[in-house]
Amino acid sequence: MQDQQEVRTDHGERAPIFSARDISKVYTSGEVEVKALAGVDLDLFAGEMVVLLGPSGSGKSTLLNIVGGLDRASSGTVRFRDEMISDYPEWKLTRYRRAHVGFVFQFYNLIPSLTARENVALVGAISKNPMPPEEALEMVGLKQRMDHFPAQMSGGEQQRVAIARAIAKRPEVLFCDEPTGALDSKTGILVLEVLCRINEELGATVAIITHNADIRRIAHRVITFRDGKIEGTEINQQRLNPADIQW
Ligand SMILES: Nc1ncnc2c1ncn2[C@@H]1O[C@H](COP(=O)(O)OP(=O)(O)OP(=O)(O)O)[C@@H](O)[C@H]1O
Repeated sequence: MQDQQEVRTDHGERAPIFSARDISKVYTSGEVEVKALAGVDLDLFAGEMVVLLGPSGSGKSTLLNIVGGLDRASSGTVRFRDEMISDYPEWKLTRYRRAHVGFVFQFYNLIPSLTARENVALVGAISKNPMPPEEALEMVGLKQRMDHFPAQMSGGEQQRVAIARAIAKRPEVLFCDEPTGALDSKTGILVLEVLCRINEELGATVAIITHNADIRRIAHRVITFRDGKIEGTEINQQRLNPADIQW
């Protein structure tokens, strides 16, 4: 088993909310098998900000998709609090994802014919206790742009709408796969500032997948991947604000 270090976040909580054990994932297409993950253990703690680093193809997205309930492992277990979600049937996994997990991807996947407010409001329709869209958009600094359509916004603004949509259901965890991958550094920093704010003010666990090693400085904890395995975990004794990272 790989070394899993505990981290004390600003919220002082120490219990892992996720525990994945011995996760392997093999993709098969025709006669070709790709081993995306080879026996990975991962703990994610309540209220922490984690950066997952590693070269392309090292298994970062595959692991977060499995922990987030978007995909299933070939073997291994995933526990969310007291629930073994890797045993869940499909309908229960969907319910878990809907209630607890927010996703942010490199491309924003907004509906072009809806305004920012309407894009965020869609989530309200499938959540138990959603944030009003206005509150979610205010949190990402877009209160003034609520009635604008995606085409009227920059890439960074569209990404912030996508983040507002992800947080509107008040998720306990936000999984972000290359959230700044399509953005220039100045805009990317604004997006990272929003993610830090969500971590601090909502207490949500935030996990960010990136290729950009400079982003590691904003995390409580950095997990490095190589060839389908976790190569190492380090705790940042001194975190940086996104505006202070060199990029
Ligand atoms: N649906 C799929 N079918 C077949 N192979 C896949 C599939 N998804 C991922 N893979 C393979 O699994 C391996 C791990 O991919 P994954 O996307 O998890 O890596 P990653 O570290 O997130 O890479 P990147 O940073 O480029 O997104 C790669 O070799 C990839 O080609």
